[in-house]
Formats: sequence, C-alpha cells, structure tokens
Amino acid sequence: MSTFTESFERPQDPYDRRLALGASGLLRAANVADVLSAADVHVATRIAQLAGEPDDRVRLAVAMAVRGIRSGSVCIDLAQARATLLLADPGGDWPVLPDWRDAVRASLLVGAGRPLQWEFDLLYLDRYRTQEQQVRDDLRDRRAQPPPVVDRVALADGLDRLFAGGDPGQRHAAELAATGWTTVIGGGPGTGKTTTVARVLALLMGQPGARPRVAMAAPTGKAAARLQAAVQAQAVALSPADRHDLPTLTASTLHRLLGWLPGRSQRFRHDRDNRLPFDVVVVDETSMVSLTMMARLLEAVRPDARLILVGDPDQLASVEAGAVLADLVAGLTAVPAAPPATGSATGSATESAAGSAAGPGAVPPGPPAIAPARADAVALLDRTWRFGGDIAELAAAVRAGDADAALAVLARPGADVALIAPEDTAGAGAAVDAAVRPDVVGTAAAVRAAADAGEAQEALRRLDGHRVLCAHRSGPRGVTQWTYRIENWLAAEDLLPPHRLWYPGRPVLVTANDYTLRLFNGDVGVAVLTGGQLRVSFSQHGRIVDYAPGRLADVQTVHAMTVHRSQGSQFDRVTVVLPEADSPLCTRELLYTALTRAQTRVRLIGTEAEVRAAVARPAARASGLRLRMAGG
Ligand SMILES: Nc1ncnc2c1ncn2[C@@H]1O[C@H](COP(=O)(O)OP(=O)(O)OP(=O)(O)O)[C@@H](O)[C@H]1O
Repeated sequence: MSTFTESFERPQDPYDRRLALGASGLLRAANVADVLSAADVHVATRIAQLAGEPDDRVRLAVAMAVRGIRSGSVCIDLAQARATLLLADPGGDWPVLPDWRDAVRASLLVGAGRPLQWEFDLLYLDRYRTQEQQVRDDLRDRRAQPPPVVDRVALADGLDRLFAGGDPGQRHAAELAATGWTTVIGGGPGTGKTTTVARVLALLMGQPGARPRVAMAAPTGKAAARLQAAVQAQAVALSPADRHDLPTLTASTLHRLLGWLPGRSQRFRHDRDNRLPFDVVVVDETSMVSLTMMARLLEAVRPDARLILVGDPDQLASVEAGAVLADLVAGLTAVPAAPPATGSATGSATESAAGSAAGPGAVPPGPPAIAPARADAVALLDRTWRFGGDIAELAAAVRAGDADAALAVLARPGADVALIAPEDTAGAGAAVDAAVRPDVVGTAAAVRAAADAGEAQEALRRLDGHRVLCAHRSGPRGVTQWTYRIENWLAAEDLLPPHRLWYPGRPVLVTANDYTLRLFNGDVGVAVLTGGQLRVSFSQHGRIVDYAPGRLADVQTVHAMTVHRSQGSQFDRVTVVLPEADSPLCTRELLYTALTRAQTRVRLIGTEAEVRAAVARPAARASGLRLRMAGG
C-alpha cells in the first residue's frame, strides 16, 4: 500500500525520510503536503530531466501520474489531481485548469513514442495506455472471430440436464460461456459462479470430438485452491455421464499458468509467440487481476480458446493498477444487447458462423450465426445460494450504497452481523475486547491443539475459523497494532511461548514469492509438530507440503491481515476493523470485500458514522478501459 495512505502525520522534520531531498517548487510542495512520496518526486524529476522538460506544472502532473499507479489508477484526471492537492493543502499554489491541461498536452513528454500519453482527457504513463489498448484489441479480435463451433443438440440436451429446475441466470451464463470466446461470469459470494463454471466445463466436455484441454487459475494460491476444491466438489455431484475429467482438474495461480521467468515480474514464458496449449481457460477472482496481468493473460491465451473470467465486480480491485473486471463488465455491457436470439440453446447465437472455425469438438456448421452483441459476453448472477440471511443482506445494502439498510441489519438483535463501537480512536475498548478475544483465543487454541497433534490439515482448517481484517497495515487500527494486541491475549492464555519465534500453531503469511519452494506472496501456513520436528505446513493444490522454519525467508505472523490480503480467502467468522471515516481506504468496496470474506458471522469494529462513510464512498480508480471498450 502506498505511503500516503499509511502515513498518519505530515512530515515535520526536514530530514523525514518521506521528503525528497533536493525537490523544489510544486513537487516539493506536494511532497510536503504528503500527497507525493519521495519516490514519485524522484521518478518524475528523472523523466522530466531526460526529456529536458522545464515546466514545473508538467513535472507535477508526471509525479501525480506515478502516484496514481501506486494507488491503483492506470491514469489520472488532472481535475481530480488538483482536487486531491487542494484537499491536502488548501492554500497551496496549485496549477489551475485549463492551463495545467494545456501545459501537459503541449509538453515534450507527451505524445507518440514519448513516456506519457494523453487520451480521453486523461494522462497515462505510456506503458499503461499500451496495456489498455492491448486488452481492448485482444478482446475485440477474439470477438471478431466466428463464434466457436458448437453441437447445438448436445448443448441443448446438456443445458436441460444440468440446469433442470435450477437457476435460469446460471443456465444463461453457462450458455454464453459455451458459445462465446470470452465470457465474464460475475456475481457476489455464493451466487453459484463456481457451480456454473463446473457445469460449463461438463457441457464442453460433453461436446462430440476431442476432449478440450482445460486450465483453471486464480491470482492467489489460496483462491486457486478454493476454485479447485469447489469445482471438484461440484463435479462429484454430477451424474457419471456429465462428470468426465472434472474431479481430477487442478487449478494453479495465474503466474504459474503463464509460466514464471525468474527475475522477470512483468513477462512470462507463455506470450503471443508461445501461447498456452489450452482450449478452455477459466480465471477465478478476476477482480484481483491487474491491468498488466490481464494484458499478459490475453496475449497468452490462444485466440481459439474459450476464456471464462469469473469474479465479483463489486469487490476491491487488484493491489496493482487497474480495475479490470469492473471495467470489463461496464465496458462490455455499455452497448445495448442485440435482439434476443430465437430459442435458447438452439438459437442462432449458439451456432457456428463458419465451417473453417474448427476447434475441438468441431461438427459441421449450422446455418450462419448472428454474432452476439457485446452485452451478451457478460452474465451477472444475483441470487445468493450459500449464506442466506444477514450477511447477504448486509452485503447487498453496502453494494447498493444504502447505509440506512446496512445499519438496520447491523442493529438487528441476534443477527449474524454486528457493529461494535470502539471506545478509543485506536479501535479498541472493553466491549471490543470482550467480543473479539474469545474468537481469537478459541481459534488459536484449536490451531495449537491440531499443531501439537501433528495434524497439519486440521490446523490449517482451524486457522480459517476466524480472522481479524484491518483496512490499514500500520497505524492505530492497523494490522501491526492488532497483531500486538492479539499476541498479548495469546500470551496470557499460554498459547504464545515467550521469546520464541517459532512454536506449534504459529500461523504465518508469506510476504514474497519464493520460486524454489513454490510459495507465493499471500500463501498462509502454520507451524506443526511433525514427527517431533517443527515444520511449517502449507496446502498446495489440495495436498500438504511442509518446510523447515529456517527455509522460509519472508513470512510474518498472521492473526490479523489487511482486507486487500484477504481477497480470495474465506473464513468462518470475520472481525473487520473499519478505517476511520477520513481514511482514503474507507470505501464501499473495502467494506463489501471484508464482510463477504465471512461464511457465518461478521463483526464490524467501528462507529455508525464510519459505516456511513464507507458505504457512501465508492473507491475511485481512474482508468480509460471502459471508455475504450465502449468505443470499440
Ligand atoms: N442453482 C443452485 N441450486 C442449489 N444450490 C446452489 C445452486 N447454485 C449454487 N448452489 C450452492 O451454493 C453454494 C455456493 O455456490 P458457488 O460456490 O458455486 O458460489 P460462488 O459464487 O462460486 O461463491 P464464491 O464467490 O464464494 O466462490 C454451493 O454450496 C452450491 O452448491
């Protein structure tokens, strides 16, 4: 997370490490106002120096664009940038619009072949505009091809069989995914996205001809493991005729699917010149996929492979720049749908347009097809099948921006959701302790018992019993402070031996990728006594692997984690420490993501005013992707 969201006081000391040495003019002013980090200033200064750009206002715009990337925006709107600067320092001599825009547009730094680009009245670092264009072009090219060849009779039979008496929305989503090259299946938790994916795969495997090669992936190891387990569980429920290879399908991280190249974070083994061999690629938790990753994925997937992007567009976007899933949903649905195809699975949209578009399972073509409208590439599921009741109701109210409804659910006696007001600004107090401590201690005791007994699987399962989620990493309500508080509780219960880094039941979060051990940033493990030795166990693709503690370089104890980190995971119960109302992280998406991590109970630590502030503020991420897509 960016420094500006993590700093709690403006730098006062001239030698504060947040201040860029040697900065002057507007860059210095924005740095002192804590809008720009020292790194933003240095990068902007360097870019401007290389191009010989003397205008201080342009340098400020470049630094704001660099800052934008850091906070997840692939580009910036100068009007918003000015508003941010004015908010931080209302008396500052910030450039005024439209002069600022004119200066930036006329700059030597902006234009074809230069480091910055101007489009849609937005300022981009060149690399990100190129990526947006590539994503748009690849999606458009995939769409421009004749649709996949489908045996309509087998498809209609399969749909009738697999969705008999079921959710019509899921059936529609499955039909789209079976008949299009690129499909987005969106929906909140428990709306049946994975159920639908499993059935789409069954439909495709049930088509005549060669069995399609299927890859399933997700941005994190945890999300990949959940996808694999859910698809396998769904497969077991299918009739033997529909089950095919589904129970043996595995899922991997996206990075692994694309092929890690040691030392290269932006490039992969599979790219446009070395495409992935799969006929169907399913990506879950797509909301977490950054623009850069989506660009890499689209160039690696064969044009004649189906791509099924699954996720919840209302969740927090990727940690890195971009809000690709939300943009795709908005951009793809921005165009009115074509008149509905006649019939269902036997309608024209499901037929082959060209006999030459033979793929796996190709059959002689039917009559010419009408290409489905772009809106037909997105299916949004809205019926919740998993947790009924309070959590779903609260999530729906938050998503709809209805704070009154959210607070009404939270105030309901005996509900599975609760709001506990802290007694101090650090988000603590007797009521908070009384509510959270039993959950924390109970979970740690269960993990410890399993770890002492050498039961790694059980220890990992118990670890998901409860988790504290914070908006911030540092600061009074941050992960560090909560970890300290929790460790004190555990020490008082003899669950944390003094002065020992490693002990049975220590839960750890991997904080950097380790290619040798195949452990990835975000993986969670637990120390378990295994044959008299303390080993750290992780679940990898459904099986347990363990390592000596000394081999793990970048891990930290994880009783509490940031909401961003928790994406792709679910826990039985969740305690969410709300950010203060004026925190830039106090957004609707953050609250929605946090509370939907819970399966049975959610406890929010915060005030009514903080709930209102979060619900009222959708996260702002600048991107031109949806405009680009709507424009063709
Ligand atoms: N049409 C349906 N009829 C009955 N149960 C269903 C239906 N669709 C889904 N379910 C059940 O609802 C639960 C959630 O489904 P699923 O895991 O597919 O949702 P999801 O949207 O993928 O959830 P998540 O976002 O948490 O991964 C599962 O137990 C599934 O069996």
